[in-house]
Amino acid sequence: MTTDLTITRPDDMHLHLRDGDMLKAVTPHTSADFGRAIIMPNLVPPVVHTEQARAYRERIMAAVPAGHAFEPMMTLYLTESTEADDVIAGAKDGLIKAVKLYPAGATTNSSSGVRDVSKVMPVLEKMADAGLPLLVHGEVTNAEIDIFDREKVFIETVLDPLRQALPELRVVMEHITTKDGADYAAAGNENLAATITTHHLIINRNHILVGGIKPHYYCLPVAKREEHRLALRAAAVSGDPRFFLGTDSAPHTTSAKESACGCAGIYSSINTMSCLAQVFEEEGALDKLEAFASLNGAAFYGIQPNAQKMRLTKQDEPVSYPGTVVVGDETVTVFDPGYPLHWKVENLG
Ligand SMILES: NC(=O)N[C@@H](CC(=O)O)C(=O)O
Ligand SMILES: [Zn+2]
Ligand SMILES: [Zn+2]
Repeated sequence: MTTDLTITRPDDMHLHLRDGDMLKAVTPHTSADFGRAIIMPNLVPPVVHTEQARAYRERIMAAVPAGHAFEPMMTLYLTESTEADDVIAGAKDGLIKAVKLYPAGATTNSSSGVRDVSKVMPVLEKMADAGLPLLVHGEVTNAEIDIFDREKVFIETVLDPLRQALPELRVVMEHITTKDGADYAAAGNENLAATITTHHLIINRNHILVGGIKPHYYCLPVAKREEHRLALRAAAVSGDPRFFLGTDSAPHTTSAKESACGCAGIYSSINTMSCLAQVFEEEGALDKLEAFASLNGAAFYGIQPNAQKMRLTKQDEPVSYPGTVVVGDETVTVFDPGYPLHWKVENLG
């Protein structure tokens, strides 16, 4: 039984750092354990222009503690008035690593998102030419579509037609939550990949709803049935290069989540690597953790794996991590996997 594992320092290919006090509070948790992260642009107002991304990157770097080797990989928020020239110039400059498509109204801070994909085709065509990835929050927003079906319907009615119209476009299906998503990604070519979150490997929809409503397990896309969680686990531990870690760690204040209309998002940056080691151990696949967390994402984005290493050691005593993080007068509640974690994380040089 493996109890000691050293892997390449991981990357988080889907992360929300927010801004202001929240940014200052949460960034050190990511920069401690991750070499790079794809930074989501859904601030208020969203990061839509290259110059906004440049300024945001500087605010992030100012929040990284001395001694942490961390590189934020910036993205732009696609709107129906995005100018292709700005996006491509940002990408050529090396600052912009991807563009994020939020269907308008699908998730937190997505009201400026895209209503009609045909309106952004000129931008997507230029991105395809430049090899710049499109990251998709893959849910339709039609009121008549059940929220548990929104990912599957998005794949059928938006994603697949888009990929057929523009096969050269590189696409990441962000935070997949269904067997349908995993199967579609696995059937794709080298232009398609999918991120999987930590929490969707651990919780199913019962965790949200059985025994009282649990707002800290509510995120979008919402966790699905157990069969979907098992399909996501199989994809994550498969070693298939199309699947890699994007925690979707998405901090909201505890009060904003424990509300009559609670926000969507789960904060997992602090304990993600301990959680993942436990998941991969349960699956008898600790040898695949490095591919999922440290190698596959870098390969998709065309960057070298991090030079540093992370050591994971299984100990008898549960590891301790804070249940909440203080942000100003508020707190952020940390993801509770529902059981003690036994894998200790050490960042090596
Ligand atoms: N995942 C979430 O539930 N929330 C994210 C937005 C997103 O990634 O869809 C957030 O910004 O809070
Ligand atoms: Zn999303
Ligand atoms: Zn997200």
